Amino acid sequence: MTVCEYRPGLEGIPAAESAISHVDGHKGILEYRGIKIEELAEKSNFLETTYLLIWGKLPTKPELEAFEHEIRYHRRIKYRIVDMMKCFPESGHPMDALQASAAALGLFYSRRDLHNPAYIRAAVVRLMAKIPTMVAAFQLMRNGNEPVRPRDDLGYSANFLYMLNEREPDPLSARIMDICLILHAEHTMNASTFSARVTASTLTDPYAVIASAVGTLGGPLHGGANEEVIEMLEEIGSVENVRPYLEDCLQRKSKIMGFGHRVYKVKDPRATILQGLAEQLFDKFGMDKYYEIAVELERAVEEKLAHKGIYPNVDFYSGLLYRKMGIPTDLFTPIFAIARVAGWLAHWKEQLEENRIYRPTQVYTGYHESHYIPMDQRYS
Ligand SMILES: CC(=O)SCCNC(=O)CCNC(=O)[C@H](O)C(C)(C)COP(=O)(O)OP(=O)(O)OC[C@H]1O[C@@H](n2cnc3c(N)ncnc32)[C@H](O)[C@@H]1OP(=O)(O)O
Ligand SMILES: O=C([O-])CC(=O)C(=O)O
Repeated sequence: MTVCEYRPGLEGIPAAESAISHVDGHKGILEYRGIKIEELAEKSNFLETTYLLIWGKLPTKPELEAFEHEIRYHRRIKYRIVDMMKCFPESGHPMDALQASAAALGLFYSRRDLHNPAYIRAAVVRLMAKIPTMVAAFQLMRNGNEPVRPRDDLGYSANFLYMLNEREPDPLSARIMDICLILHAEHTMNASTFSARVTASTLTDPYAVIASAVGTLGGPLHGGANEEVIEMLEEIGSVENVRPYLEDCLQRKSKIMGFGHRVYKVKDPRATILQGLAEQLFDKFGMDKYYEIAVELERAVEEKLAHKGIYPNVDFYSGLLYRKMGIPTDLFTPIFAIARVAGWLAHWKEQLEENRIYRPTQVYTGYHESHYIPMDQRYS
């Protein structure tokens, strides 16, 4: 076995062999099972893409219909989960509520049969079906309202927006939400997917796998950046203030949220598509002044940081889109999670197929042969 040098953040170190997705960070290409993301965004829908990611092929019509039917059938959540969520503090972050609720699903479906394809499918269906319902339920309950029952006549994304806003969405918003979910569904060995695979490798249950990944996604360096982008644009406040704000960040060596990526050294292809979708929404429902600030910020960051390969990532334009749909800022990352459950489950299934527990090593930098010091001889 070759021993590798330590690389902070495991940069460049393969953590698995995977056939699920591929990124070319210099050409700005993202493929799911070999199909470019642009093609899926144009021609597919989120559940079909989910099927592709998890089962490795595009479904036939009957296969897709069966999958959609199962998802619709399992959208409701148990009263005991709703009751548990009612006890969460209203001031708590929806990502924490989602992590706790996802883990709680494991209490209700505790039989574990990881070698049985029917068990795998049932877990996939439950998690894909119930997570949007849990996100919407927390949003309504923290505002003192009862959760809305899912509607069987609505597709996946339209039903999510309906449960969130208590009204049926217009077709453009429903389709744009569906494309957003496609774009966020999977992205090779990112931090939350790595977390999912490590958890999966212990052969624990899939609800624990998803709960650990949700916890990892929420951080501001990962999926949590979409929320911070909006806060940053609000702080900038005007197009005129973009350059002074950027200069100040660069001087303080603070990161510009929604920019930079470990793998992409050009603009993230998902950011380009999301920007186009945001423009479609603004054409129909009116411009958002923060979009103009965002475009100016992208221009200014490119002038200053393109030589370091720092361009907008997936989190830069998504929040502006959700904002236009009237979605509160702290739900942006849970929406990312709703999409990414598809990728995490694909990695869970792939991990189980050739499992070996993750157990890397470390470079020990501490003492040896130290001795216990009695309390009265210790110095601060
Ligand atoms: C879904 C997602 O997870 S997409 C990423 C979402 N996260 C963000 O948008 C947060 C802001 N971005 C970042 O913090 C980083 O770019 C990350 C976390 C995405 C990638 O991190 P890493 O690959 O470890 O890059 P690292 O932080 O080492 O940065 C490399 C260099 O680029 C600079 N840099 C990276 N991102 C930024 C940024 N957003 N703003 C300013 N400078 C940046 C760093 O300061 C560093 O410069 P130096 O070499 O002169 O010290
Ligand atoms: O790949 C990464 O490191 C982060 C990312 O863009 C994602 O998870 O979508």
